[in-house]
Amino acid sequence: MKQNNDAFKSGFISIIGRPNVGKSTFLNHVVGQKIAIMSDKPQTTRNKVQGVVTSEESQLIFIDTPGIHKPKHKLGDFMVKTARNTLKEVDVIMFMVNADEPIGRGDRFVIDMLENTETPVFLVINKIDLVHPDDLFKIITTYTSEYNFAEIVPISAINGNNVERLMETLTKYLPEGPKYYPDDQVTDHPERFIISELIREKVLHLTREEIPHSVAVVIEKIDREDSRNMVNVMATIIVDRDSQKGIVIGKKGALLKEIGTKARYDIEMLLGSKVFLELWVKVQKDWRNKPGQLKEFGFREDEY
Ligand SMILES: Nc1nc2c(ncn2[C@@H]2O[C@H](COP(=O)(O)OP(=O)(O)OP(=O)(O)O)[C@@H](O)[C@H]2O)c(=O)[nH]1
Repeated sequence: MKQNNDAFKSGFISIIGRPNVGKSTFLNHVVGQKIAIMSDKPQTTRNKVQGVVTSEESQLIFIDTPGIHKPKHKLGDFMVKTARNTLKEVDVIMFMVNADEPIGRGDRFVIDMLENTETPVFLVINKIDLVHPDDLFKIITTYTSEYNFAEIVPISAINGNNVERLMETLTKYLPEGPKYYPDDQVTDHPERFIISELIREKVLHLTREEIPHSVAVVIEKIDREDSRNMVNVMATIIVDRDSQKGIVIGKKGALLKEIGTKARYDIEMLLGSKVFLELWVKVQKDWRNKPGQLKEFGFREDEY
């Protein structure tokens, strides 16, 4: 009987790794559009963001799990539970590490989590542009002595080096399956969530160390005016303390204005229309430890 070698392959790939290893950079590279938040501050990715890469032969659906770390408060517990549940449901796990940093407690925490999974785990060593090729062997030996990885792939997500090979290898591990998403769809997240992440990213970039990653952005409304190809967005930036409110607003509102201008530009690119963005800043003390508020800010409990 004739074998069908051309069968369409599809499946789910979970990206895990400690904060800042480059998960969002990788996703944005393969998806070719800015969908996951990128920042040089750790733990900026808090919800699952799926990137979908479709070709003639395959569809790879990436799940960007929150930066894994030891839980310190309720939000942390949620994040770890999400990651753990995700691991059981996917076809491949991509454990991403930073070539430029020694293996640390964060990596061992992830390795412990992988201990009882039957899903194949790829060791993806990112940021190889930052190390000498001779050091790569040492890095590989260190990690492989801790876990039996299905594949080891060094990449540089920032310039795309070896990413193509990684995609090919991932595809080999996927089962035959349907096209879950239409060709042109790169993410199944509602625009609302992406817009809030774009605004949050600007707050984090422009405030540097003063504002912790606990800042949240709630989209109050999105109104389309089709006749003018215009979208009105109203959003509130939620901070923990009064002092942070002052920082985000800045002198005579200068910083908030800059956050708004930069976020508006990105939202316009995303939606393909003119955007009027109205931003508010609100203090809500200790919101991270209140489950009701976590839900309000978009952390759905059924996902955890
Ligand atoms: N030199 C170099 N830098 C990289 C590479 N990939 C990512 N980075 C940088 O590493 C930093 C963190 O990247 P992100 O993509 O935000 O990391 P992340 O893992 O998604 O972070 P969390 O959202 O905190 O989990 C950013 O400053 C990136 O520009 C790479 O291949 N080479």
